[in-house]
Amino acid sequence: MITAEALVKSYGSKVAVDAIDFTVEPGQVTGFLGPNGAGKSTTMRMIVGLDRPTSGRVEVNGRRYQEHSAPLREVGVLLDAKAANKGRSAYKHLLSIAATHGIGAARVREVIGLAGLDSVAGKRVGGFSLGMGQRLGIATALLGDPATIILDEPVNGLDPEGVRWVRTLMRGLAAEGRTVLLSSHLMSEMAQTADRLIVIGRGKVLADDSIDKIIAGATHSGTRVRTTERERLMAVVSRPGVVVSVLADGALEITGLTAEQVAVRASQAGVVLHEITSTSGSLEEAYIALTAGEVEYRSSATAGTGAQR
Ligand SMILES: Nc1ncnc2c1ncn2[C@@H]1O[C@H](COP(=O)(O)OP(=O)(O)OP(=O)(O)O)[C@@H](O)[C@H]1O
Repeated sequence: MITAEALVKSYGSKVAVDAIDFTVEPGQVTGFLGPNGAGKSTTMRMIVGLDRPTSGRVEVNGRRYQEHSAPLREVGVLLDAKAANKGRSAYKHLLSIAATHGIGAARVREVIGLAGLDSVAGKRVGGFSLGMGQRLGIATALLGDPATIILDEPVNGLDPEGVRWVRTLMRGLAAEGRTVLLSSHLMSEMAQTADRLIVIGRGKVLADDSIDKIIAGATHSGTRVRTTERERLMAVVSRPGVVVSVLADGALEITGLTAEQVAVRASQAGVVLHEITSTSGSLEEAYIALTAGEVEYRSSATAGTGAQR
């Protein structure tokens, strides 16, 4: 479990992470989303002790990262897939990290297999493609068989098979009861992989909930119905707060009632329905709605950074 309390990180006058609180629970995949510059990497770096909070706390399983006696066994992290020593083979790279943490060669071979790197384990890391580098970074994160896994943009550069591999792996790790925190800008992928989301913008938490609730809260949802008895159905569902609109194809869209409520009322009134579907927005729509205020911030922040340097 990861817990952050009033976590702040400032760089001079720039507040990158602005007093955030969150909990990342075990047994599920939590997605960490936000526009460029929102503070995701800074937060992840603080979780694993690479950045020191300006104030507040962040703990993994009840302790700060630095306080764990075997941190690699506690937390596996992929923050920068290019960090590996380019002159070494993938096997030697993993072996050297394993050796300094009391992890045996058997586990190195195991994570190489797990990451699908068997055929290139003896090759120099410098010659690796972006996708192979990502796989090596994920293998490194898994080396200590950690209870908590933190991956920053793990599918970056992976082909569709690789993306599916990461998804299956993450879901499997969560199903084993591990804590999985994952950042990605790919909304469709996040929707398929994560159970919960923490969305941040300008260093603040904008949403922290299950994907379904985030979509329901930030997008338009309703019930699409087709019937030959439109007027009767409209009368049956009519009540304050219920809005019925006629769609271009002649179907009705009803908001303010669930699909079940519409179906029950139609059935009680003997109105035959030819189609009834719950409609909701996509995660991408929800994300864009939640972070709409950040677009302006993004461009002005970029300009600001340039002026400072
Ligand atoms: N070492 C640093 N010195 C100064 N400012 C920094 C430093 N690291 C990050 N920042 C600033 O803090 C803010 C948050 O950056 P961070 O990299 O955490 O965002 P992010 O959400 O990970 O973005 P991205 O999606 O682009 O990776 C940005 O405005 C960034 O410019």
